[in-house]
Amino acid sequence: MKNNYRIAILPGDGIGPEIINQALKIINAIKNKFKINITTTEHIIGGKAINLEGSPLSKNTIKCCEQSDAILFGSVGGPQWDHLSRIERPEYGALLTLRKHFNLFANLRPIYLPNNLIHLSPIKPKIIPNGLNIACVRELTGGIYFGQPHGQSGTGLKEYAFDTAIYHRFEIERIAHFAFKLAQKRHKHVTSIDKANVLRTSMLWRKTVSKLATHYYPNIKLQHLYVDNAAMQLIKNPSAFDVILCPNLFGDILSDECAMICGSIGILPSASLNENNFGLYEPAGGSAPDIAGKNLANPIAQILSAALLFRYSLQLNHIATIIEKSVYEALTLGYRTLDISTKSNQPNKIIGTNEMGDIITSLIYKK
Ligand SMILES: NC(=O)C1=CN([C@@H]2O[C@H](COP(=O)(O)OP(=O)(O)OC[C@H]3O[C@@H](n4cnc5c(N)ncnc54)[C@H](O)[C@@H]3O)[C@@H](O)[C@H]2O)C=CC1
Ligand SMILES: CC(C)CC(=O)C(=O)O
Ligand SMILES: [Mg+2]
Repeated sequence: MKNNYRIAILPGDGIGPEIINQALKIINAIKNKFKINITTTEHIIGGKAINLEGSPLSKNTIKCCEQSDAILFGSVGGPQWDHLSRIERPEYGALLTLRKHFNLFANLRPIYLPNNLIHLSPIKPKIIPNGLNIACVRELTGGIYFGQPHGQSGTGLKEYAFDTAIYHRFEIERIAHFAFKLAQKRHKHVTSIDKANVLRTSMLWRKTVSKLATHYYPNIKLQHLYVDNAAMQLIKNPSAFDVILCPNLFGDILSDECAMICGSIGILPSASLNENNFGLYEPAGGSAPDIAGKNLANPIAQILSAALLFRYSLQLNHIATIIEKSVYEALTLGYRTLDISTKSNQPNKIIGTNEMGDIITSLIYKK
């Protein structure tokens, strides 16, 4: 087993630095307790890098990421940079560029709520009596976020803008293989999301996914849902889902919905992977400028993203499990950041970002 790992840390903007600090506490605890040699190198990115270096993602930062086993990413963007052009903004210039550069086509967002914590969900307990366990698989390097051409022109009322949604069959096949393989290890049920009653890309998506299922995965139950219906079914009966397979845009939207079904965007982690298990790990939510710098942000999505990093890029599944168990233990003990505080009669100790990081760290030391 390898015992020397390198992680590039990219805190970014808004709540990024404060939640990354909590994940760093966890990584240090893992280093100390399990004597694993992990080197972390920190780099500015996003709006902060625009302010200090003139660009959201420097060549040096890309090089350091290339020399690492994985990237732990906070979040980027904020109102200060919203006036910039698409390519100059932190979201495209840093995050989408990194996703493309490392070919991180598979975005996994595990939607998990154990049955002792169902009161965190805004959904009625009788609808999710056993909690939730859904894997959201989102295509991450294609579709309308990357399609060419895109642009803006004209003036006055004739001013217009356009984006291109494009999917190649190879892009659909590789993400569908990822989703079907995952379903093989779970409940063997894939729900593929599209808008094939209107969109050409969705028609190709549905045809390609269906063919792949018939040829390679006859034991998997495949269901197709239009995205509008899927948004509704997720509220009506989320337990009916096992693996959700989505194009880029629909996955972006539905995964925020799934996060809220579990209680908050602040607890949903994500892994963005390429075919070599190199990955960028980040919370599903954004830089939350409204709560940044106030010790209010929930660090759990960032900490669970670090757990995914140990599982998928460092291949240290037992460490990932220890982190995840410590997180759910803290929640079971009643510790809550404001976003997940409830009025139920369950234990409810409201704490800040730093305190949540400290409590989860102390639970790791007790393992
Ligand atoms: N991966 C990334 O870096 C992403 C960046 N963004 C950027 O973030 C900025 C804000 O975007 P929004 O649409 O407002 O989405 P957002 O996810 O940042 O915030 C939406 C709401 O969720 C709350 N929230 C988010 N994370 C939280 C956490 N960890 N704990 C507690 N509450 C949390 C926020 O306070 C806010 O009320 C924008 O500049 C956007 O482009 C948005 C999504 C992803
Ligand atoms: C910049 C956005 C595309 C990021 C986002 O919302 C996401 O990946 O969920
Ligand atoms: Mg999003």
